[in-house]
Amino acid sequence: MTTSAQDTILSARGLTKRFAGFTAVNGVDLDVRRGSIHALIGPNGAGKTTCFNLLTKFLQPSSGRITFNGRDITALQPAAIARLGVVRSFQISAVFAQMTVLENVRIALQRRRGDSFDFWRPQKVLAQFDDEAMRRVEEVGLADLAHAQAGDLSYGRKRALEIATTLALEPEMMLLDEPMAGMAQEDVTRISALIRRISANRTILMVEHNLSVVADLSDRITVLARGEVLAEGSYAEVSQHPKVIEAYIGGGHE
Ligand SMILES: Nc1ncnc2c1ncn2[C@@H]1O[C@H](COP(=O)(O)OP(=O)(O)OP(=O)(O)O)[C@@H](O)[C@H]1O
Repeated sequence: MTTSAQDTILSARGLTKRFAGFTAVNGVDLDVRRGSIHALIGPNGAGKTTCFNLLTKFLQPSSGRITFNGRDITALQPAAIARLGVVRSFQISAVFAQMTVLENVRIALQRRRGDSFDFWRPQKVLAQFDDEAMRRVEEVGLADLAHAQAGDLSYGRKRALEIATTLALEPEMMLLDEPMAGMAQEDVTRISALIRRISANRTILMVEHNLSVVADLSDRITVLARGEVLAEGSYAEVSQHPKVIEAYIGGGHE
């Protein structure tokens, strides 16, 4: 069975990144199916983060081509890519600790409207964003904490807030960089459920080290090692793959 072009939302061909003679990503081909949760895994230093940075154009590829919905986006700037609907999750550090949960989401909504960081607008104008901000806050399960200061939230709830600020940009595709990093099991369960919920009408590409989360959530997995694609398939397929087993158990770890 072949995948038709319409089924593919994001695709990369021959994606390559060299840093001063060192090739971090080497000829990567990737097809992300519309509506799927696709995970990028691999041992430390495999090139996962570099790949993410290339796909969102935070880094310029040395060579290769990236298309989104059939359109070549290789030459676009990150902001233009975000406007097309490919949005990378913000880091927790991007959450404003002194502001409430609702205010943080409101700022993200303003960012979508293009008047980012204009904190000095009259309260009445800002209030018009509140209804929509509240819907996003509810969507990620933080309604009870809408008026709490973001800085006081637990780590897992900060991650949920970070996802809400990303959702405010109405992404067709979300890229999540290690969403479970540093989480206690209770938060892992909660954020996994949240990712599954928000994936209902979106495509998600995530880099994640927690393999039980990857097994549980992913429709498809690409395994990278030393900058190259080692295997691709379902969790059952890639976890049986001899090269994958070798990369994880053998010399893949630094
Ligand atoms: N700006 C850079 N300059 C030079 N080398 C870099 C740069 N960024 C990444 N690298 C190298 O490229 C390789 C891939 O790094 P990358 O961070 O993409 O791997 P990763 O799979 O995300 O690893 P981890 O799981 O440890 O986060 C590493 O050897 C890293 O040292």
